[in-house]
Amino acid sequence: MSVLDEIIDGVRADLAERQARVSLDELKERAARAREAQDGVAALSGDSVKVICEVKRSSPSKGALAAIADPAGLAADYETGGAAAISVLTEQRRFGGSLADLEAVRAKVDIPVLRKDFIVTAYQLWEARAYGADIALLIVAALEQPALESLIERAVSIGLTPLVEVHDEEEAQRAVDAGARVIGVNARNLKTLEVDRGTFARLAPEIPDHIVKVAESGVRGPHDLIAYANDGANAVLVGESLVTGKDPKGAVADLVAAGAHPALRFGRN
Ligand SMILES: O=C(O)c1ccccc1NCC(=O)[C@H](O)[C@H](O)COP(=O)(O)O
Repeated sequence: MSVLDEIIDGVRADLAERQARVSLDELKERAARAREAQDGVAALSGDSVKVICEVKRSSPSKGALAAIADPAGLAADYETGGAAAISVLTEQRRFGGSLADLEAVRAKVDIPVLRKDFIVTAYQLWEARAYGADIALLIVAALEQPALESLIERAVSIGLTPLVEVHDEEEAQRAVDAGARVIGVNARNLKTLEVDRGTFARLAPEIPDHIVKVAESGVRGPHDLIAYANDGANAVLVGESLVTGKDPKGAVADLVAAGAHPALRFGRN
């Protein structure tokens, strides 16, 4: 069984427990009281390269990364450093996250918040909105095409911006065909868990210009952001290097500064 299949088995088991406790109607009522969703497309576009900063305690590839006792405090540091959005991993078993993390981060920051999880049902989208997310991750590899299309449509209809994640050319085409307006190219191979930063450069030309392109995984510092930017990234998603570093706020500020004029750093202008 692949790592992705294993993760999704656990996600489905945890989801069944939550569905037994909280009805869809209750979630919808909670979503109606949530802060109005912000536009993820607008937040991740523009002249500079936007930085999405992740609250990430652990991962299947690296195990424990950081204890993160105060996810909202970390998110506030990211925001002060200039982050364009916060990514909150809500998967429990392999990433140590929760909806409580999402709720706490939402209450603390003003910038858009991404629910990063393995979403396979509309119920999880309602959860995302109910707990204050503005953006929700949809992983093409985890979804058949009709499910992908229907979840994109549902996400948009309830105010969420779907960030549609791809790993290869076929998935990129599926995301485009499904109408994604924001596509994330994840450099982490879901079978081997290895990071190949060249994946973004390979797939970016397959994605039309009107779609916002996010380079996910493997950003160790400004140099990697600039390389992704020169390959066409509008935004980068950064987790591990921020949560394992000593100064997350400063590290975000360095990334944001590099993203302000990425081409100049390479002397291309
Ligand atoms: O991080 C993992 O090991 C992982 C394994 C399987 C599926 C997803 C995984 N990570 C989720 C992510 O996409 C990253 O947390 C995100 O792109 C940030 O990456 P990084 O900066 O390399 O932590």
